[in-house]
Amino acid sequence: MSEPVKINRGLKGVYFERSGVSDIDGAAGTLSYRGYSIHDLATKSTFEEVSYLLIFGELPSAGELAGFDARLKAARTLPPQVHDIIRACKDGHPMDVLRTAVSALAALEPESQQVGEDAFVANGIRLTSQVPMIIAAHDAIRNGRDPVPADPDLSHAANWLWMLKGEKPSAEAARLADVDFILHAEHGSNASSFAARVTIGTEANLHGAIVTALSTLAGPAHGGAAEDVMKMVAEIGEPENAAAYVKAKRAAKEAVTGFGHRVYRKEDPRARHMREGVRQLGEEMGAPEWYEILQAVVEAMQPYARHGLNVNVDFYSGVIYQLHGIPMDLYVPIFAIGRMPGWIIQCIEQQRGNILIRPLTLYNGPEPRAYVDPDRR
Ligand SMILES: CC(=O)SCCNC(=O)CCNC(=O)[C@H](O)C(C)(C)COP(=O)(O)OP(=O)(O)OC[C@H]1O[C@@H](n2cnc3c(N)ncnc32)[C@H](O)[C@@H]1OP(=O)(O)O
Ligand SMILES: O=C([O-])CC(=O)C(=O)O
Repeated sequence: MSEPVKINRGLKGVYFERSGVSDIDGAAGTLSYRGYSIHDLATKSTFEEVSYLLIFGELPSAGELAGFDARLKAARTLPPQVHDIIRACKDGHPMDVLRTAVSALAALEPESQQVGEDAFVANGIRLTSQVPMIIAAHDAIRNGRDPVPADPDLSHAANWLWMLKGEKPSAEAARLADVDFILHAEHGSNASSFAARVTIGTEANLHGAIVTALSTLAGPAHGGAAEDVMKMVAEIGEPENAAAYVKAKRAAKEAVTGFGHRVYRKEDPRARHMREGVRQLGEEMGAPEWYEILQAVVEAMQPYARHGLNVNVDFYSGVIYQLHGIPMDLYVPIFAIGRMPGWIIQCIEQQRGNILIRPLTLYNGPEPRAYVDPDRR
């Protein structure tokens, strides 16, 4: 008798490639990008610097950073047809509109068809700047306003808030958005980055892979969690209701959103920065109740923490966006803004010594049988 085939459903625990980008230790609850702790990067760096680090492998010198920043700023343009496309589907979910607009860019900008490392870097830098422009332009258009033009004097994070709101953000708001982007920038072989790699494995172009990644990020088990956490907080309403909410969810064997992770068995190391952001912002804005509800949910989930069920990065991020007055359906697109450098470098890594990604499914359907003509079925 032949050995039974071992099936790794969901590819749990399977290594399919090597990567020099981020190191996640799920047991210890640590994360680093290119060897630098996420805690140092979140407190000392900027999204531009982290993007450079991820894409080129080293922290930039002052001149390298200035050059990279200039490339990002020069790329803050959209072909006018993209606004027409956004207008045509303005009532859709922003994630669907974003994905459609990125797909349109592949058709509108001929250079997006090029493959190879230099092309991926150039196209990736362009898309990194265009993705926030698309999201902000859609939000303006659906609210009957004209899109706000990008401001070349602002950082990536500050320019995003400027385009979204049409007013210059405070230094604190811009920094919080910057930290959010840093924390979301890269996370190994998560579902959306893996999906992007599968696309590149067929020798497709970067824009195609980013469309794949956006589709995959949108689901509630991945990037959609922040939106669901906000809905959960609204449903709970008061901290004293949290325990009953958790009890009911557990009894129904339903996931408590914002908890759990495929890799982490300790708390997701990114969560602490977001937690601190919610606490501070809530106090500053005279709205501490959001933080209190979240902490009441954490308290109610304590019995499960010892089984490795802890908060993930998106448990706190939704409330930060809510406190900033950002509509709930923009939470996943905001994740996409941050994840751009991660997707780009994963695609670059994949196309170095590329290999088609094509695992097997073990057939468990009917035995061979004869075709039956339609009139005899
Ligand atoms: C940025 C990100 O993508 S982070 C993830 C964002 N997603 C969420 O917050 C949604 C809620 N969480 C989940 O659905 C899951 O935790 C996932 C999809 C993220 C990971 O799922 P898996 O890898 O299958 O989790 P894992 O194998 O560790 O599950 C272990 C057990 O914990 C349970 N579990 C996992 N997450 C949760 C949760 N949030 N609430 C309750 N139970 C959970 C599983 O049902 C499983 O129970 P079982 O052994 O009785 O079947
Ligand atoms: O790694 C994962 O599975 C999901 C995640 O946390 C991320 O993409 O940031």
